[in-house]
Amino acid sequence: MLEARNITKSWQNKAGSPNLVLDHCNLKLKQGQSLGLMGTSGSGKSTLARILLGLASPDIGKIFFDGQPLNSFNRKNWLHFRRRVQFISQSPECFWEPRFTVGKSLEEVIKIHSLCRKDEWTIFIDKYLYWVKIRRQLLSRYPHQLSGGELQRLSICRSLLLEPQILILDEPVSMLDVSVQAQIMQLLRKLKTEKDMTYLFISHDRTILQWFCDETLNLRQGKLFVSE
Ligand SMILES: Nc1ncnc2c1ncn2[C@@H]1O[C@H](COP(=O)(O)OP(=O)(O)OP(=O)(O)O)[C@@H](O)[C@H]1O
Repeated sequence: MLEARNITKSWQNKAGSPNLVLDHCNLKLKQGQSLGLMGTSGSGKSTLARILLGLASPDIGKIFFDGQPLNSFNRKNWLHFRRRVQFISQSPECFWEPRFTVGKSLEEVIKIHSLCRKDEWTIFIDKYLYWVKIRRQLLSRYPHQLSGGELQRLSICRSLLLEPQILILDEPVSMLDVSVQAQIMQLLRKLKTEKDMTYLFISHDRTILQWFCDETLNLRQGKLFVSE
């Protein structure tokens, strides 16, 4: 499905010299798998996620989606990829338009991707609200009027509208309190079993990764190792 081959990436540090973050990294995300990615702060986890999502370019190496390299994608391929591979971050508030109610933002996604007819919007959204256990009344609120847990559920809901195959989750529960963390983790687990979702789950929390993932990779000094 999604594969990173030989990915090498340096960022420039403040002095202008290269800081090697990823050093010939390989990973393969298979259908239905939950792959964990751990590493200390600054080890390059988010950089790898951004490269997998096509949001940053590697210096060396390629990302393949269903066998096709991202750097050969045309507009249609990108549109398909953006629907199939969704990203959930640790700061959901950054991914919502602050001037729109969350309901309007969800409708925008439906409009942009022509997911259903206008007279079907309500029923379409309700189907996914049910999955994430959010009441319709909350849709009239603005992002800042929702709790972190509610907004993260709505971020998952917004991704689900597109029926993705892969969710790349970058520390999705690290900003939430423990009881809300547990609810979101249960929701993600339910999606895995009932929708056969594939995950790349980035976290520094070994316990969460052991509970959630089939396999975990550890990023250390730019290299990926299979974690015990
Ligand atoms: N756009 C950028 N420009 C320059 N340096 C960057 C850029 N993005 C990341 N870096 C640097 O690359 C290194 C890896 O950062 P990255 O955010 O990928 O690590 P991380 O493992 O996700 O960290 P954390 O767990 O703290 O989120 C850090 O030293 C960071 O400062």
